[in-house]
Amino acid sequence: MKTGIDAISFDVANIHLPIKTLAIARNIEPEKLEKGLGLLKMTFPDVHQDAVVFGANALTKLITDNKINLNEISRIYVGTESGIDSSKPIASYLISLMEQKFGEDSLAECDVVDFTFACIGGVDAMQNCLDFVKLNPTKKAIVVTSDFAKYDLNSGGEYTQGAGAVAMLIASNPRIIAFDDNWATSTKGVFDFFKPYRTISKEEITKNTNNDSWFDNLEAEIEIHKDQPVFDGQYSNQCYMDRTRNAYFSFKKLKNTTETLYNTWHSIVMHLPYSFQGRRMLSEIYALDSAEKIIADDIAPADYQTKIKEVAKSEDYRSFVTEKLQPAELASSLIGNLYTGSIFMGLLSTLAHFYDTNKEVAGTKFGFLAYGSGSKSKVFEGTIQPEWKSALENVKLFENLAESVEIDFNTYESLHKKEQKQSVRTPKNEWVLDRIEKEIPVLIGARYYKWVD
Ligand SMILES: CC(C)(COP(=O)([O-])OP(=O)([O-])OC[C@H]1O[C@@H](n2cnc3c(N)ncnc32)[C@H](O)[C@@H]1OP(=O)([O-])[O-])[C@@H](O)C(=O)NCCC(=O)NCCSC(=O)C[C@@](C)(O)CC(=O)[O-]
Repeated sequence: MKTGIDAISFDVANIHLPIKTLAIARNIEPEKLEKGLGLLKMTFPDVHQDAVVFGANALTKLITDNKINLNEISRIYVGTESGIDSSKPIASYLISLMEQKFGEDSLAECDVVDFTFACIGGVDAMQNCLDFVKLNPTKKAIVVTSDFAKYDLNSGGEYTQGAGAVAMLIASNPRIIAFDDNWATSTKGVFDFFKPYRTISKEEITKNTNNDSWFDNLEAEIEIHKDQPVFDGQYSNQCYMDRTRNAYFSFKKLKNTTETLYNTWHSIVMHLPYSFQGRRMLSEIYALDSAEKIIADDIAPADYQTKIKEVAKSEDYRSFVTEKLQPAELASSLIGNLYTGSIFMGLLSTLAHFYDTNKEVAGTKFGFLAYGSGSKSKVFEGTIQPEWKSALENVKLFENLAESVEIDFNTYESLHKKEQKQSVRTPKNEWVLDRIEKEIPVLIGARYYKWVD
């Protein structure tokens, strides 16, 4: 029995800042961002959008476009690192919104939970759901990945920001892709990118607020966490490279093959925190696993990095990138980092590209290299199924991305600082954040959402 992704949908911020505008404002050469990192647009949430809104919209599209009967869904597992509450998972919000739209108690027996491990939480959620469906072939599960990749203004992560969600139906005999049973993992506890709690005083919390009895029980100091991570960019790249390399070679061992693994993959889908991350990181694996022994076993350690850089610039590697990696990069260039959704957006980008260019990829194998800071990599592979094209008919990825509304630099900064009060785009046929109760500068209260026709 095959198990995999039967249907897929997405939702992104739909407003964006051209990367050139950001580069000019920050005094960065636009070519560095456009040609060095592959960035063209940076999506950013509107006033009415957050991780719940993106997840709910992607899930609503998945259900309506594929006429899913919610009684058949045994689980909705969410991968996210943008939780809005330390106790109530995003999955709990999704359940109530779906029941508002599709009928009370329609998900009353559905198991729901959030998975968090930086960007790899969505892959963890999917692996878990695949195992569940393998054990229960008549049951179905949904995986939703939803995040807002927000970085501090003026930081090295600022130009990699992005926001949105991908939702997938996991089922037996899937129409899009069936995954093989081998999964390799590489893990190491590191601090390459993390979102620690910080301490804040009661005085700071209440100073700009009309005091009311709600604050009486606050302790003198409380811990809160902010959306933006603490990170070390170049170290995070090294961790990404080390984990994916180790998982890749463990995967080869699991498969008990000496063949150059990446040559067996028609397309390669990697976690893309920005468009060109995959191509910048894969040159080491490309060199180490080549039949031509591009890197000899006895190479001096001092020459190792130089050799990898040479490989990255070679004609052979460039054509390898164009053939196997570039289709996954296309959407990332127009969106930015989606954290947990990035690898699935890479899959969708690849398939949407082949769909739009009328290429048949049924029967081919795709290789996946997932990464999450903190850190963990998983390598796995799947085979594209005969019905992949009809399953993607309604998705229209690039048509939708082309409709994104451009914003100017001042609007971007005021959205980032949460100073903007009016939505940039008028919402239509989508979920929106309606109000937040007890909102004060540093604490966020209960959030309420509504559907806008
Ligand atoms: C990603 C970094 C590190 C980039 O950092 P950076 O310092 O902006 O860029 P760089 O110096 O590493 O690379 C610039 C590239 O542009 C080229 N360049 C320079 N000038 C020009 C020019 N004029 N014309 C053409 N090209 C030019 C230059 O040559 C180089 O390309 P290379 O040759 O090395 O391939 C930074 O943006 C950052 O810190 N981002 C946030 C963290 C991050 O994304 N890390 C990635 C790995 S960790 C990860 O993926 C997990 C994550 C982040 O998604 C979180 C999670 O798991 O939850």
